[in-house]
Formats: sequence, C-alpha cells, structure tokens
Amino acid sequence: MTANLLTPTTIRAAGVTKVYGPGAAGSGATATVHALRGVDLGIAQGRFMAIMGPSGSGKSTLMHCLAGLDRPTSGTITIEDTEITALSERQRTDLRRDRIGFVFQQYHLLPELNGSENILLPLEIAGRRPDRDWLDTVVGALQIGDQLDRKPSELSGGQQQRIGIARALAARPAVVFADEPTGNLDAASGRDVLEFLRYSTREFGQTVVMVTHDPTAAAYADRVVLLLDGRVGGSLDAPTPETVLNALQKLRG
Ligand SMILES: Nc1ncnc2c1ncn2[C@@H]1O[C@H](COP(=O)(O)OP(=O)(O)OP(=O)(O)O)[C@@H](O)[C@H]1O
Repeated sequence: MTANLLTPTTIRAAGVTKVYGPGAAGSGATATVHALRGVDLGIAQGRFMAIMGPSGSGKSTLMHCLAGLDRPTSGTITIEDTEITALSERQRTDLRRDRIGFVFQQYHLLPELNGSENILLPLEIAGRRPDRDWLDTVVGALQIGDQLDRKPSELSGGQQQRIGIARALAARPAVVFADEPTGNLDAASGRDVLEFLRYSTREFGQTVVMVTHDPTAAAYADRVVLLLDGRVGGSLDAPTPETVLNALQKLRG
C-alpha cells in the first residue's frame, strides 16, 4: 500500500499468534485451538481496513488483540508509538480508554442516558474535558444534533448507531474498531454508517478497522484483509462487492 510510504503507520502487527486451550497459560480448556498462526499487517493512519474471512478464521480474535482487549500468545502489536503487547493489563486498559474507540453491532448505549450523555460517558470516565468544537463537528457530520436529548429507546437503530459512532470518535482516538457495525441495520441505515466511517477517514484522518461478514460493507474500506485459519490469506485494495465476493470464494477453495 503506497500510503504506508507517505503516512505514518497507526497499527502494526508482527508474527501475531493466539493459542486457546491447554497450550495457553492458565487455560482449563481441553482442546488446543490455534486461532491466529502468525499474522503480519500494517494499517496506515487515516485508512479504512476491513477484516473478513469465514466463521472461525480468527477475525474477532485478531480484532481483540489489535485493540488491546486480549493479549496474543506471541508476536508484537504496536499502536502509534506504543508496543501494546509489552504493556501490563492495567496499562492496556488505560490505552484503550485514551486512544481507542469502539463501535459495536448492538450499539451498547446506556438506556437511561440520553444521546449526549452516552457520547460523553467515556470522556467522563476518563476524567477528560470534552473538546466542544470537535464534538460539534462530529455531531454535525453525523447529523444527530436533534437526537442528543433523546434516550436510545426513542431512536431508530441507525440513529443509535450514529450516537455510538460519535461516542467512539469523541476522544479523537488513534483507531476506531468497528465490529459488524451494520449487522443490525437495514440497508439504507447501514449505508449511512459506512459512508460516515469512510468520511471520517477522509475528513478527519481517522483510522478505522472493521470486522464484517458483508462484502458490500467491506467494499467501503480502502483495503480488505482476508483471514483463513488464523493467517492472512490475501488482501484487496480498492475493493468492490464483486471483487470481495470473488476473493472470499477463492479463499474457501
Ligand atoms: N475463548 C476462546 N477459547 C477457546 N477457543 C476460542 C476462544 N475464542 C475463540 N476461539 C476459537 O478460535 C477460533 C477463531 O475464533 P474467532 O471468534 O476469532 O473467529 P471469527 O472469524 O471471528 O468467527 P465468526 O465469524 O464466527 O465470529 C475458532 O476456532 C474459535 O472456536
């Protein structure tokens, strides 16, 4: 990817493996699962990457490791200037809070808080003062200004997901990880969410990593990385739904 030569790399994974089961320290499981078998990848700042692959290929495991939610068995992961695989659990928790945004399939908004309170909650927990100009920019771009005083139950799925995206962007994170962000949405709302994620990379230089099963969703990314049996089985730049579908079919043999 030529962008790597021009822009800094936000995330780098080198030789990442993850073993679940008796081979893994502290595990009571009886069968060994090699969920990741040596993943190398780099994501340049301001790029939108989609991770795809068949069920069980290691997508969630890779995302959890890249986001510092889980620790690989071996290998290194660096986010900006920090090797997160060298951090303690406590330091990883701080890093997630300060430098990573999450968008979930199920939104995970707190029902008793209104939109604005949901967006600000992670900053409040971190004891950080919101950057009002930045929040205004995000709220304006997402067109959710008239939804901020409503509770999640008063919003459609697409509106809730936009609140979820504003929450993820509020702290200007190094990376936003989106886990099937359109999985619960109708096609039109899903398109809006994907268009905004792409817009955030172009307009704000936001780096986005998304796990999805949907070739149409993946086609919004700059690059699709295909996992197979815990390895990178291929990648596609400037994907279209057709090229993604073809690549997936080829991957499965
Ligand atoms: N906590 C765990 N303990 C044991 N095995 C696990 C654990 N989590 C995942 N696995 C196994 O690791 C492999 C990769 O799982 P992972 O959830 O990363 O795949 P995935 O590509 O995200 O799958 P899906 O598309 O079905 O969500 C699978 O074989 C899975 O059963």
